Amino acid sequence: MASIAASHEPGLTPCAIALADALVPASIFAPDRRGCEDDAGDECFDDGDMFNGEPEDRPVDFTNKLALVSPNGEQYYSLLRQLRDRMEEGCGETIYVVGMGSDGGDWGLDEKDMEASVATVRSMCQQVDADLITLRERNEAAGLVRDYLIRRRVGELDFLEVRVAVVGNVDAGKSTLLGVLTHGELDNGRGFARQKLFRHKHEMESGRTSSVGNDILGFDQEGQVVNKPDSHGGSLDWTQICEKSSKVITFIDLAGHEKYLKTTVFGMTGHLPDFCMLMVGSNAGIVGMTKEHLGLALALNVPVFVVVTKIDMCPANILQETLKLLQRLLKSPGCRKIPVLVQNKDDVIVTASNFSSERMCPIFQISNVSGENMDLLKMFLNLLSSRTSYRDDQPAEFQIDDTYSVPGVGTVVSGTTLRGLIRLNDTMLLGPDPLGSFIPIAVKSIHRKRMPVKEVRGGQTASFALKKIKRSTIRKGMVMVSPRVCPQATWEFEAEILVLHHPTTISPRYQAMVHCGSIRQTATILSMNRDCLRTGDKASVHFRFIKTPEYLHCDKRLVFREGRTKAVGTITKLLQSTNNLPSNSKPPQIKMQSTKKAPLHREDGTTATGDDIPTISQSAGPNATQSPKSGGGGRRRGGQRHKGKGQNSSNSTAAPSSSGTGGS
Ligand SMILES: Nc1nc2c(ncn2[C@@H]2O[C@H](COP(=O)(O)OP(=O)(O)OP(=O)(O)O)[C@@H](O)[C@H]2O)c(=O)[nH]1
Repeated sequence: MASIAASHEPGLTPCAIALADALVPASIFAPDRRGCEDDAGDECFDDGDMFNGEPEDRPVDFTNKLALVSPNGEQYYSLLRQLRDRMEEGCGETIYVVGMGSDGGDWGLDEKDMEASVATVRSMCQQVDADLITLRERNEAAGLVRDYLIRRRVGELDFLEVRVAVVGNVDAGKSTLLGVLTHGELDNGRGFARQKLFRHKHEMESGRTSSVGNDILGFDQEGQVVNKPDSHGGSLDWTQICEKSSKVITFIDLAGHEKYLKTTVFGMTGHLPDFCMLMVGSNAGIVGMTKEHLGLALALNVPVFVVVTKIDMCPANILQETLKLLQRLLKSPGCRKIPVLVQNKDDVIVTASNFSSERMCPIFQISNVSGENMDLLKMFLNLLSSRTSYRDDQPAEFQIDDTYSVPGVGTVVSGTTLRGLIRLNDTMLLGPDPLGSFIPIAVKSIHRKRMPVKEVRGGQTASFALKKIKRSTIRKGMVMVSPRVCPQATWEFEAEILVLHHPTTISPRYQAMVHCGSIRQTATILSMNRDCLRTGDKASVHFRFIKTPEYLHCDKRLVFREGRTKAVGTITKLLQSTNNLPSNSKPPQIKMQSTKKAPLHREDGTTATGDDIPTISQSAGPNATQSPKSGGGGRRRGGQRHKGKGQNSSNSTAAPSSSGTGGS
């Protein structure tokens, strides 16, 4: 049978639950032999569609392992439709298993049937313009079973995009792992690999990440890494990586230190990660911000996988202790995850196929120094599918998470396309401004991962050069939407919130920072359906932004925090929309910043991460000068600037003492 592994819900199999008392082997997530439920199994035949106009009387049995051997016209059409649906669900790819039915029969096909089945799958791949990539072949009781990756073919300027937020306590090895993955060179245990990523002077000195960094890892059709660092400076040519890749993983490298928590929260909410990679140093264990970061991912419904590092230097008993504590944490009532140890390629395929279920939590044990299990992690990353599906016919929405001034280009905004399609020269509505208005704006160039493109779609990050607009009038949290949206800005909204932690009680007039998408603004609690709130309480709360109205949607997740106080929730109602600024509110102000400063200068005073930023050579013609690169030979990460003025109170910009030594 053509079983599509991704269709099985791992968290619900009784076998899985019984085994959840221990770190379970990934194999328990393989589809149940006895089960007959294939969620696509009841594909309809009731719409009267016929293949080649010939009526057919035998519907395809998706649970039968022989379904692909010699399907008739209508059966083929149904299989094709099922494949299309799966590809759409997986944003252009799916894992397809041949020879494994769930109809009670023994798994496996003889060679002849396997050949015939594969020919059918190959022909379907042609129909959907996809590649068929063999993942594994194994012998089961009745013969062969093969797992394939079916991935949509992409043009030279296109690639599938998956965003992975990298979190974990200081020194867990986040930057080191990203250095090893993206530059292909192992670490020396003393910070060698991470040097390739640090861009801020103070980061070089202290070894600590302070900003949201972006690093990319490209995979070709065969699942091989395409990153080829420059042999001199070690920098990576993003355009080259994207051109050679069928899939690009963007790592959102978030700070581990508590003082950068605000940046970490912004990275998790504003950069829309598909998945979260929680890093744990095996020797240090579950310490510091580990639980905080895990809680954040859970609150935002981002599926988490764990990477336990430094296994080369960790005594076996300490490693076991760390794994035990990790397992206990993941299974605790607050998490309700099923921890699964990934130990071989079979485990990778099974966990990757079932990962989007959110309940499973794969655990990798790796060494950045010896490279142990790095191949498993890479294979897993290549098999992850984006969770943001898009439809071109939806009106476009783009959320801004950064702004830049690029000499010779002008104002550039970067962020994520939430839905729809944005094309070069489209006119979008940019806003809301402090009065809640949106202004028409023309898109004069588009970059995806620093590569000029003609369009971007939902789920893709991009940057746009905008015509006739000053950077100082744009702030993070603003959006660009299609005029079809008729956007409205909102001062007040209602949300269902859960208080994760507060030392005392929260009552009306309490103020804290609301993070919602790339919006980051203080809001006041005007009222709620309880007198006060303590840790663990749930309530419906009426909020009001203190500075400017924002563009919000119902059902969006938010994080509400101030110091150690943290609440999470979902917006349920938009209450006061503009343009009716309440009479008692002061006219909101936006900080004006010089646009004549350094090149690639950001809204918050830092220099650009360079993700998606049009380079002058690409965008401004031959007379333009290249923006200076920050030290270390690359443009991936933003140069953190010490602020002259006490503006914006952003933790992310608080530069640590340059004498700090943490991290090595
Ligand atoms: N022996 C060994 N050392 C490692 C491994 N991974 C990282 N290290 C070392 O651990 C130290 C900390 O690694 P980082 O990558 O800076 O840790 P981080 O999690 O990025 O820290 P922040 O950026 O501050 O959040 C460095 O000296 C690395 O060389 C590993 O697998 N084995």
